[in-house]
Amino acid sequence: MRRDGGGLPVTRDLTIAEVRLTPILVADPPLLNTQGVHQPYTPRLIVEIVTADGVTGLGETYGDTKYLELARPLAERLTGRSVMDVNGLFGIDLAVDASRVEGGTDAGGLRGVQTADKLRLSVLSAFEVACLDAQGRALGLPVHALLGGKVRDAVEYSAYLFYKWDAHPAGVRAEPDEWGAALDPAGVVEQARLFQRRHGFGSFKLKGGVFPPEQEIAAVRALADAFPGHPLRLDPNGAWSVATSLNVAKELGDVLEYLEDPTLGTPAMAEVAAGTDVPLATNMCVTTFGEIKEAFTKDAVQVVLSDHHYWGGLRNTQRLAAICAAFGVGVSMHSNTHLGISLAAMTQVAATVPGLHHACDSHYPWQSEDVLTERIAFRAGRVAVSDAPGLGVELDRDELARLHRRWADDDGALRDRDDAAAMRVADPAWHTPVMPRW
Ligand SMILES: O=C([O-])C(=O)C[C@H](O)[C@@H](O)C(=O)[O-]
Ligand SMILES: [Mg+2]
Repeated sequence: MRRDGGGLPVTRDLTIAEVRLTPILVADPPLLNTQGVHQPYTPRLIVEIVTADGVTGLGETYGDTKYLELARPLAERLTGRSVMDVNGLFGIDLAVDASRVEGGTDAGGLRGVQTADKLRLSVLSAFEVACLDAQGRALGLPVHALLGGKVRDAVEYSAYLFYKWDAHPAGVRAEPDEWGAALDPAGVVEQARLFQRRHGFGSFKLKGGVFPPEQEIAAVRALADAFPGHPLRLDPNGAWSVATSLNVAKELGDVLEYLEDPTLGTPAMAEVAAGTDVPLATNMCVTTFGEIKEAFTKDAVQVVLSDHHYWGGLRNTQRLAAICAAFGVGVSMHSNTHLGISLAAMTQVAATVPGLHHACDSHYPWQSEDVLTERIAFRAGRVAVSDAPGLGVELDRDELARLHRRWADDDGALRDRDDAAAMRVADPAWHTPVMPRW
């Protein structure tokens, strides 16, 4: 890249010359949720957008087949456009195969409604992030500067605790992990201590909906005893009835920062909200702009967990945060399995959101593999906001190639996330639970 006298990059041609899409499979530990268990490897898609001057911007999103099917034609249509034309990017007409959104909910029911537009936004978001990264690298500016500037120097994340097996079922090809099992209150507390020791996290979220509520109440109580005064959350992904949700809220009201998606759907969430002072958070009943009006007018949720992947990028995340602020609803961030490119993007946008009063979720500590030359570090549970150009991360091409080979070698069994299928390996009788489960 050319540089001016002061060492700043001089890039004049911001035309997109090439778009590279690399599907990969990354190791994932046996984390339990109400749908089943995580597969030993999970699909992600890495997007590289290269300008005529040779600047490369990075993005990352879901790698399942339905996302790849949309990403490929989109990539073909980008050559010749400018990386500056992000509004134009969102105007590109992408035909979504209707059969891909049948069945109603996303990721087996963990991420709310599934619509053609949400699918489209989930793909576009990775391209938006890659364009912003390329812009920043070309202009010598961090992404947060392109989004209006940071209002904080570090973003706080919470420890994302999971009930977990020691290892994936015997005979299943998998990478070992160093976390051990967590299947009871003592195991959950031990996992939380590891999170604190390794990354300094000060707030804790337990993924629930795995065991009957009494057991999960006991686990949260054990966390409250072990970490007095620390913010705690419990998220059963909608596995409880309204009555059960209200009971859990009563039992844990004195220690919970919020209860996340205790029950399914805005009307039921509104009923729970009306019966408790414990704030309710969601990444299931408000996951699209169209769902906001009903949820906010019914006062069904007090905190919306944004996720730039399916809300449609970093600028839509800012728009969501502004709407939440206008209605007096809190905002924070949801996460499922992601790598460092997405953590960098989450951190850059979170740095620009005023009124972010809850630590964000991130699965990143669970991922032993990444496609970056240097892993992003949590210090005191926080990620420092990079001021380097773009997202401030570099791609490790060897690692990208290795994880892509794993994807290419897979017979298709792991290319689409299916937690229920992964559970059936251990328990052939397992079926996706009917909700409410309790
Ligand atoms: O509600 C949530 O926070 C999630 O759905 C996050 C993840 O999808 C998590 O539950 C998982 O991956 O098992
Ligand atoms: Mg959740």
